[in-house]
Amino acid sequence: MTHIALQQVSRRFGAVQAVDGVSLDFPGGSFTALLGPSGCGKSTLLRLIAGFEAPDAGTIRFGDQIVAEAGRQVPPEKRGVGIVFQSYALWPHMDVAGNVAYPLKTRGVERQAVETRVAEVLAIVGLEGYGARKVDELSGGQRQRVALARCLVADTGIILFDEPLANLDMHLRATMVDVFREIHRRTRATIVYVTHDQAEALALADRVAVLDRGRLLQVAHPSQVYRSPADATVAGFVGRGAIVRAEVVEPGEGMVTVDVGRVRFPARGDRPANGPVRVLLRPEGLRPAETGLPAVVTSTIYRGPVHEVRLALGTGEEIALDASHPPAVGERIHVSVSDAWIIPGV
Ligand SMILES: Nc1ncnc2c1ncn2[C@@H]1O[C@H](COP(=O)(O)OP(=O)(O)OP(=O)(O)O)[C@@H](O)[C@H]1O
Repeated sequence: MTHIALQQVSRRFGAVQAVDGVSLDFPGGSFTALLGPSGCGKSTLLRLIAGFEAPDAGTIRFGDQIVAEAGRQVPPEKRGVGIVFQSYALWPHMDVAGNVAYPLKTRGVERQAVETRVAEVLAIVGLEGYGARKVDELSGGQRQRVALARCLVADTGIILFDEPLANLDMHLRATMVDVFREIHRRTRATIVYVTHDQAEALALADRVAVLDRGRLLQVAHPSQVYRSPADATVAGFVGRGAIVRAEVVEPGEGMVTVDVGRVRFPARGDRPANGPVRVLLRPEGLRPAETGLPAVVTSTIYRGPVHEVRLALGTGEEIALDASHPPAVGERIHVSVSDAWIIPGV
């Protein structure tokens, strides 16, 4: 359980500011997903924590120890960090047990202890009895489990994952979610998990940190990032939903009343005064009703088990809701709003 603290960390590559003044705490034993579009700086941030990159500015601490600051770096092998990459980086000529045991053997751990520990971690990743198998006889999912086991065997207080499921198909990715949960439960390590897959981030982590162009936009519990995104970029990146213009007509703290085309509904958020805002409308907060926002059905898509119904408002803005029986394209309906979130800022 090692607390990681990043303070104003920056890293530039030529003209690209890959990480831009990021301050972020990873409490001991937390499971944080670093989420963001390709090129937002997720991997660079992970590599800075691992020690493969040095910050141009800022400080990285593990507990009380400074592991990186401008001009001073603790090398990766001295940081006590386990890492699993997208490419499994296994030794093809060794069997599974040999690969998993490798970090212990290099430390001179005695044979019986190695065998016991290898069997233990193979069980955690669901590969009991696979020790004598050759790595090149294994599927992609099994190879990634071997890489996880090799990382676990060293029993580090910090584990870093860089898109570990990116090479696996959708079905396998889903089954691996349980393996990661089990790893977290058993080790209580501080886990940092890089992904560009928002569903994976929401399912796995107890905190999600959203990055864009090297900057940290929000760090919060997955449900908070989903329900109350810090800005329009986070709202657009996490989950489905539309952002529409609205007018605050009854200010408040926590809950206010907004007006969209003379239809009023409550929205979550803080607004001390009347005025223009933008509200996030997620599909599950909308449904067809007798009264509400007038809208025209522009298209429907079957998403199993529901149909996504896309609608145009009078302003030309588009919203979407899910329905088990889709209305016809061109039909005029009303939409009631049971949940809306005011995007902070303007
Ligand atoms: N060694 C490097 N040399 C030059 N530019 C780099 C280097 N590493 C990263 N970059 C640049 O820094 C930016 C952030 O890269 P990074 O790999 O951290 O992003 P990412 O969010 O992990 O993206 P992806 O999901 O595509 O891996 C990108 O513009 C990338 O091209």
